[in-house]
Amino acid sequence: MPKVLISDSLSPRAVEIFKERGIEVDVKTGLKPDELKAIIGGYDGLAIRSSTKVTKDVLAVATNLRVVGRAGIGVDNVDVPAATARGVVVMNTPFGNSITTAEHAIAMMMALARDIPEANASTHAGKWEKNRFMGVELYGKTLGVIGCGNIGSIVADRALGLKMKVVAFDPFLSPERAQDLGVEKVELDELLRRADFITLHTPLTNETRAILNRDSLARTKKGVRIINCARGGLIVEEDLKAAIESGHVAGAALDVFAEEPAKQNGLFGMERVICTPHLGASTTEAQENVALQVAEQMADYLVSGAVVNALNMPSVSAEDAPRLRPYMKLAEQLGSFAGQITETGLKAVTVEFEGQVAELNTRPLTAVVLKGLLAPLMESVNMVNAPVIAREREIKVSETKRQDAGDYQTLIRVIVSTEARTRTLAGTLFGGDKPRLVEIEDVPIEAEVTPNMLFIRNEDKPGFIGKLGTALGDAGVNIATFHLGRTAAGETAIALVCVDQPLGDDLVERIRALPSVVRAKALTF
Ligand SMILES: NC(=O)C1=CN([C@@H]2O[C@H](COP(=O)(O)OP(=O)(O)OC[C@H]3O[C@@H](n4cnc5c(N)ncnc54)[C@H](O)[C@@H]3O)[C@@H](O)[C@H]2O)C=CC1
Ligand SMILES: O=C(O)CCC(=O)C(=O)O
Repeated sequence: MPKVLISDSLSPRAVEIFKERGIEVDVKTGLKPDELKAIIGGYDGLAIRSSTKVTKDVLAVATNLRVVGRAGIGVDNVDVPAATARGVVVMNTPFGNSITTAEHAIAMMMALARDIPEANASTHAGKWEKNRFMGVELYGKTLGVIGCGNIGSIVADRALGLKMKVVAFDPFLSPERAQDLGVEKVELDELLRRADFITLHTPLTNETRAILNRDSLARTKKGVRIINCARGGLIVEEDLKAAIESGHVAGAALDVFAEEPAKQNGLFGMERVICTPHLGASTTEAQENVALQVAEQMADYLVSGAVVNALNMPSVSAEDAPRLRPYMKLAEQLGSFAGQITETGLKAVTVEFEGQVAELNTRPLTAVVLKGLLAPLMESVNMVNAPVIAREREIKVSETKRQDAGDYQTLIRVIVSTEARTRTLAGTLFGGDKPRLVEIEDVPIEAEVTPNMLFIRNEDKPGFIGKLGTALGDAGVNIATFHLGRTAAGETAIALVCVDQPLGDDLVERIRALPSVVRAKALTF
């Protein structure tokens, strides 16, 4: 039974869902890094929010971990490349808390415009300082949205409802989408120059880190107010502090901080700064949404192999997962076979899907082909990191699909190009779920892949099979099945022999020395 650890506070709905799906679940929040490292080895899944840091060190000891589920959006607390390298799927729950976070940004903007927190504290203190607080209207003002994705676009929509003008900077926002949203797409400089309020809604990346710094803040309109409900690292906090102190920036409302939990911060205690402790996603509705969604997604993956909202793996729907399973096996066998008979640098891999398989989501199958292909050549490769490794090694990967069936109702063909040559292997499913090889290096053959095999390429000449049988028999190797194929009489032939035990190097060498043998290789699966 798979086991999941919930290490941040999640709605109890998550626990219920895991249990309903037959998954054992422990809830242990507030763990220190060493405490997490001491227990993580016992879990298949880890469900988190933003507090748990899933570092390389944690992942290194998470020997059974298959999935990290982030009940929320930002995964900057997860070392995704390290997870990918270890074959751990990282999934998040986009959308579940978007409305809530957008509403928090709007609430922060309004609070900032009318000094609500200060006025509230003063009134509670019995001061009745009616003349101290003078706000600004939002009506007719320009809101600059940096990052106009799910949350940014909801913020824009709400701001338009407040009769603000919205300008957005987002390199990935298409002009059509901007038009649909009713926002004006502008460059960052123009946004900085024109906006009365600036709200940030990008992920924290190398490009967005410190996007508001001394230099960019100096280019903003005097009296601008800044809202950050995305990630602390987007703003250089000391530069913001200086800009507020100089009076250039009229105020800031911050839900997120460069270092969290933020118990101390240079911006704390400033009159024109409103702070909340990363509450953007904290509503009952959003927390129900993300807890339910993350538990469902993780359970689907652990129980059936379905993959949804993964950041480091192609999606597999719950419907597709059982249909893909036998093809996964076939794809891995084809990849592994190709990998074992490839001796020089890989240049390109094409995976062709023909007939029934072409109707499925084939990206996971290509990932598995790559895993099989690369596994004989390197350690620790899995279907999560194989596409990344292929990209890093500049192996060109492509897929083609043809829904019309050829000789087989369903067929996967793997074409591998190296510096020296191009090889083709193809396989099908017999009876809907039994993988079979049907073509090797252009030679038709029909064989089941078994744990120990001998692959031989030879000239099609009389007497060869007898000599091969004798060599194996003399070495005490029992032949389980023997498969032969050839392009035409007297031309290139292939022999695939399934044997009951691993073949020693000496024996393979002796077979290579037999007359007519062009190539002999022991394969293991
Ligand atoms: N305060 C809180 O509790 C919460 C904070 N968040 C934060 O909000 C962020 C945004 O969330 P979503 O809108 O759901 O993400 P999203 O992925 O839908 O939108 C992000 C947008 O930023 C844009 N972007 C990326 N790089 C950019 C760049 N260099 N300059 C300008 N725009 C850029 C993208 O094109 C995309 O449109 C998350 O990454 C997360 O860090 C999310 C939920 C709750
Ligand atoms: O889980 C939380 O409270 C934070 C949410 C968040 O920052 C996110 O979803 O990116």
